Amino acid sequence: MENKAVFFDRDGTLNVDIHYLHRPEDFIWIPGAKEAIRHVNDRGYLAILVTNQSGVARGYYPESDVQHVYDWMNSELQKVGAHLDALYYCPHHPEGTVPAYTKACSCRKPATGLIDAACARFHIDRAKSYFVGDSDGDMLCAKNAGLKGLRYEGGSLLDLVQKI
Ligand SMILES: O=P(O)(O)OC[C@@H](O)[C@H]1O[C@H](OP(=O)(O)O)[C@@H](O)[C@@H](O)[C@@H]1O
Ligand SMILES: [Mg+2]
Ligand SMILES: [Zn+2]
Repeated sequence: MENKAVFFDRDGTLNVDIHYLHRPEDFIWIPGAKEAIRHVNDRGYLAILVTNQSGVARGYYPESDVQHVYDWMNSELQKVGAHLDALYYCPHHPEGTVPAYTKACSCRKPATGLIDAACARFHIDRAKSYFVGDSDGDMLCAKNAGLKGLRYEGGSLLDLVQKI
C-alpha cells in the first residue's frame, strides 16, 4: 500500500532562520508550526523533514548536531501530540571546507535526492503528497519531485497547511 506524505522544510518554515542553526536553545518555532505538523499527523500523512544543512560541509557544526536538533524537535512535538516521522538532510556543499562533505551532490534542494530516498523507503504516492517550504528552491524541488508545493510566506503555518 502506498503512503501519502507532507514534506516540511526546516529553517524558515518550522523555525525562524537564524542562519546555520544547530542548537536547540536557538530554535524559535514559527507560529502554528507544531499545530501544522499535528494537523497532517491527524490526517494520515507522514510528516517528513527535508533540510539543506550545508553548515556541516562548511565546518560550522557536525552531522550529530542535525540529528540532535531533530530529536529535540520531536521531544517538543510529543508534548502537543505531534511528531515528525523521519529526517532527511543534505550535509554537502560544493564550496565547503570539510573535504568529506565538499561536493556537488544530488540531495541538496532543489535537487530531489532527499525526496527520492524518502519516497522509496516509505512507498510514498507523490500525487497525493505535498512539500511545505519557504524558498524558491523548495518550490522548485517540489515541482521537480512531482509534489504539490505550498509556500510559507509568514503568519500561521497552520493556516497554510489547513489547505491540505
Ligand atoms: O531547512 P532549510 O531551509 O533547507 O535549511 C537552510 C539552512 O541550512 C541554511 O540555508 C542557506 O544556506 P546555504 O545556501 O546552504 O549556504 C541559508 O538560507 C541559511 O540562512 C540557512 O540557515
Ligand atoms: Mg528554508
Ligand atoms: Zn547533498
